[in-house]
Amino acid sequence: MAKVATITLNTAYDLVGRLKRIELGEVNTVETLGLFPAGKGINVAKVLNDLGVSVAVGGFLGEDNVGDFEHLFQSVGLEDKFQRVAGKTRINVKITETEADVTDLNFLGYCISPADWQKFVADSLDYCKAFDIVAVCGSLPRGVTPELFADWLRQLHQAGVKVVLDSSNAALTAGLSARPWLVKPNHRELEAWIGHSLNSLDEIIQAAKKLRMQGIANVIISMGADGSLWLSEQGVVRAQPPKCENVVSTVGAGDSMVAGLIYGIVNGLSQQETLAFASAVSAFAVSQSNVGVSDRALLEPILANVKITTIEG
Ligand SMILES: Nc1ncnc2c1ncn2[C@@H]1O[C@H](COP(=O)(O)OP(=O)(O)OP(=O)(O)O)[C@@H](O)[C@H]1O
Ligand SMILES: O=P(O)(O)OC[C@@]1(O)O[C@H](CO)[C@@H](O)[C@@H]1O
Repeated sequence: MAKVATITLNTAYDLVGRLKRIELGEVNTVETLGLFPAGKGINVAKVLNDLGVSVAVGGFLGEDNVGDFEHLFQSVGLEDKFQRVAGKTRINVKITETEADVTDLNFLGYCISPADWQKFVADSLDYCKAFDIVAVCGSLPRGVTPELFADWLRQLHQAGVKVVLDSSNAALTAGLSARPWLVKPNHRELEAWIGHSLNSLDEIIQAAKKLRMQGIANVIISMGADGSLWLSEQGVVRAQPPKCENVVSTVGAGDSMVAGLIYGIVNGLSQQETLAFASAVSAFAVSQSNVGVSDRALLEPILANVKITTIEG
């Protein structure tokens, strides 16, 4: 089976909680759902690992609060390629309101020095060559500019690594110039990239086509409860998962989708089958506070109700 690694440059502890409504400027009592070692690439790796795909994980971890990450890697068997750096991994607070979306309070963590970055580039270019797919996920920590990031991605590309990129803002824009093999922006990230709002499915498809014209083989646009689109040389496919009625936390839905896509690709599923599977994994993700698939059987009823439509091709 193809070998997979994920890279998280800006890891995080996710403090996840729930309350009816946030009252700004007041004391809010929050039902705590958990404190999880996370960050986008780690979430992707956890889901893939649950699905039976062995994964290596790399990027940066702050040496001051590394404990729960090391415990996670050992307990589930993720190959640890993380570079420890001075300082703390950040804490991100995720609050789900009963009648609203998730509010993210993403704090700052470690700062990467030029020497840290140089070491990371040399080491990662070396170990990434041993992997068929490398998923590069999440934002950039302080000290890593979009230019440095894009330059590193270009070197990965030149080394023949298939890069899956899931990032946002300046990192996404810079990363796209390195022509990753697959990207998965959400609807909002696509709007930010194109510079205006996209108010219909057709407008989203036209913008995604422009992204593909940058030389990106696979463009997947996730649209929350409205599902997703996959544009490739084979055409345009849409997936609509059954709407999850009891949303606990949408944190990690996108990461679960990336994991589902990689699962389908490494297992040789068709584009339609892969998107349907990724939709089921991501729809399942919103029904829980943490990221992962504890029991594969739970995906089956969701998968059976994913609607796949071929729009072009
Ligand atoms: N309420 C929901 N019901 C069913 N499926 C959902 C729901 N919300 C999200 N999904 C599934 O999760 C996928 C990814 O969601 P979304 O577009 O919100 O990703 P994202 O914004 O990248 O997520 P993240 O919060 O992890 O950054 C969707 O394409 C869909 O398949
Ligand atoms: O700041 P980034 O790297 O874009 O996002 C980080 C993050 O919000 O992404 C994951 C959910 O997708 C969380 O585990 C984590 O806190």
